[in-house]
Amino acid sequence: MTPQSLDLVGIGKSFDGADVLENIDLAIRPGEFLSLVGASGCGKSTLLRIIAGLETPDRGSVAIGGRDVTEADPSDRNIAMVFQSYALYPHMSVRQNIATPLRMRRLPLAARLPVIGRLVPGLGATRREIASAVEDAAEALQIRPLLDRKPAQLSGGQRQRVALARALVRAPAAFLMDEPLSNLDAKLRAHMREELAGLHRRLGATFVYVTHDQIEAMTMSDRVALMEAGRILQLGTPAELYERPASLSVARFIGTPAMNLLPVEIDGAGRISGLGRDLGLEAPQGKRGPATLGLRPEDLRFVANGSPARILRTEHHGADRYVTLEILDRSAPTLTLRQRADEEPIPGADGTVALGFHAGRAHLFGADGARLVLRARRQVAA
Ligand SMILES: Nc1ncnc2c1ncn2[C@@H]1O[C@H](COP(=O)(O)OP(=O)(O)OP(=O)(O)O)[C@@H](O)[C@H]1O
Repeated sequence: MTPQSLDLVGIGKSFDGADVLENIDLAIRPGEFLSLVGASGCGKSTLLRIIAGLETPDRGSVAIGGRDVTEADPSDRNIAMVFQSYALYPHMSVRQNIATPLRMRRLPLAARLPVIGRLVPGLGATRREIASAVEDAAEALQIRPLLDRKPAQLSGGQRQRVALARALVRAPAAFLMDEPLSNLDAKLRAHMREELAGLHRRLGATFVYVTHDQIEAMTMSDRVALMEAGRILQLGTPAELYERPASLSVARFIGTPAMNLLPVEIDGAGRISGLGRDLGLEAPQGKRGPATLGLRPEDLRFVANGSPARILRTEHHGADRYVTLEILDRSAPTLTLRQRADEEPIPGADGTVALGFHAGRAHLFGADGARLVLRARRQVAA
């Protein structure tokens, strides 16, 4: 199976006069694991359905492996789509479920019928090829011991793997997945994330994965396209989206716990003040007025002469601890600090603490939400 590129150019789509996708350009590389992530209703499923050919764009073009397929039927695109509902045939064994796409494609109608099918002569070689492709797909998904079971005798994760094997057996040009893990419980979801990432590495196939769960997108993907209201806000590696969010919207969406956002003011000389003091940070020349300072929870820290704050709550998360704080005497929102559980304990459970932040890792967003370059005059600000 040669991995194929997927190229979307100028895709637009509206339903009942409402724009759902606006001028989407997206070049997905051969063999890439790309996630489309965004809040419910942002258009990610519609975009995936357009790639699959299940929906027609109003504007723009779709190419698979360099071939324009904008007008092609789904069946002519050689693409496998995996949904959250696995839609396995309940009366068939796992083996038969996986074989179905190949039987449909390679065997004549009579040969697919039960009983009579076995009597159709001259198809031994085709049947052996199908059986061997089923074994290979089952091997890749590690479900060989389950081949003779019925779907009802499988767990959710096993059914998901069967659905993937059924997609895999067709050797598609790309796999499109729409929230395939959302029916699974949290633990199994985490396990299946690893499995999918492993499967992608083994196959080297192009994967396009739709999810509203940024953790899923960030943990598995080579690149993530973050969507909002029918547009791609930012396309980049998980590290780029986390470390250099292009806008306030991206900063809000990516990261758990979410980035702390503080209202600040940029004066005529570019100095940034917030929490009632000069924060020791500088904005680019010519930018002045209200702005937003973004601080990841792990970049907040307890320091000797910081802003006085009070601990509202401490949550234990195994290796990490999330501390919710309130800055005293200031109209700042509550802040979340993330600490390793083995770092020095937080002073006085209910007492006052002094809070600072890693200035070199702060983010600045202008009044329009766009990222601004930030210069720190010192390493740790308070
Ligand atoms: N066939 C349709 N007819 C009319 N409106 C539709 C149709 N399909 C989708 N929409 C609308 O288009 C918008 C985008 O839908 P889409 O399913 O692409 O979003 P999504 O980001 O995948 O959301 P979710 O995570 O909830 O599935 C939504 O407002 C939805 O109601």
